[in-house]
Amino acid sequence: MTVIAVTSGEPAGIGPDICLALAAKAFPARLVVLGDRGLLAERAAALGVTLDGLDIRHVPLRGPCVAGRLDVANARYVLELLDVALAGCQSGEFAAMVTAPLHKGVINDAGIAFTGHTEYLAGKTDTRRVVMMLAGAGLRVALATTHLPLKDVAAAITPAELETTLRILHADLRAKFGFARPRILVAGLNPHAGEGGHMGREEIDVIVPVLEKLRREDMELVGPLPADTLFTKNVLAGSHAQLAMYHDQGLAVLKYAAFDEGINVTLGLPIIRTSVDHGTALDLAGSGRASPSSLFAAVEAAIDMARRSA
Ligand SMILES: NC(=O)c1ccc[n+]([C@@H]2O[C@H](COP(=O)([O-])OP(=O)(O)OC[C@H]3O[C@@H](n4cnc5c(N)ncnc54)[C@H](O)[C@@H]3O)[C@@H](O)[C@H]2O)c1
Ligand SMILES: N[C@H](C(=O)O)[C@H](O)COP(=O)(O)O
Repeated sequence: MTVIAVTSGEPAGIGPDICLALAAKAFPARLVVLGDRGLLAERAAALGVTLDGLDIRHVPLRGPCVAGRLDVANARYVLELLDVALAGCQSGEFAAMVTAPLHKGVINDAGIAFTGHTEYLAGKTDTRRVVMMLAGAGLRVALATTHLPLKDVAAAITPAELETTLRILHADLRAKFGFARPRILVAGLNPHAGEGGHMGREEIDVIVPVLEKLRREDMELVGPLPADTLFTKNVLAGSHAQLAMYHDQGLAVLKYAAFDEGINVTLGLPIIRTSVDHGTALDLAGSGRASPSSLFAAVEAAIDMARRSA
């Protein structure tokens, strides 16, 4: 049977709450929830649910935990959940890992440089380049750059990086999603995709040459398109994925359209990793108001991908 690891994430956030909800739903796989058993039992009591039916791999907290209150003492615990899941994926114990949200800020406050699961897992698997993609409501929004300050975005979009991003996206749309000939829409960086060079030259100097090169390899790439209209119905028609140049150019649209049912997938990794499309929602931890739908969708997507790659 397919076995999937689910990391319960930041203990003060809604990760434990939504993991508890997994017990009430049937999945065509065995799910192993990684987390502190006492924490999960405490949260279950607060929510009026039981641990029955939840397969828990105990990883001990490093410090006490109060719902809604971050504590740097548990930063190492959060990373240990990832390490245990990753080791299980690498050994073959797990077919995939699904991650509940963690809090990037508190991990950095603990003195550990950290930008996200995506970059962490790339580093831990010695993968030079991965691609973040969020999917939901029929969209598959991949990002040319991820967690970096806006002022650094333009410099990070080099021909080599963009080419690699498109190659990974194209390959994984085929391998992990089963699209034989993916049609990818590519956004420009600047307003109106640069307005012919009058509002920025990245389209002319970087994006167009990369698209032309890859089209010669028969990739179906459309763009660079003005990002403000890329996500309109007519432009989207027939596309399998959309490449945004930076985090909020693509994810604001995706989360508007699909928050609560969207998933996050790391493309280009040697293992399968999916995640929720939301954060730690500290305001909702222990309240019973956190929706587990995105986690359910992430688990289902991981199972699908595991089957496809088996
Ligand atoms: N996959 C991840 O690990 C992941 C993803 C996104 C953000 N984050 C991190 O989460 C932290 C908080 O981020 P944020 O405040 O920007 O975003 P957030 O998603 O935690 O919260 C945004 C809003 O959405 C609500 N919300 C979030 N998830 C919900 C759910 N499942 N059900 C109902 N309502 C929900 C919250 O209450 C809040 O009002 C940050 O440290 C961020 O980096 C982690
Ligand atoms: N960029 C993601 C989002 O906004 O949903 C999120 O921060 C999670 O990223 P990682 O999967 O790299 O932690």
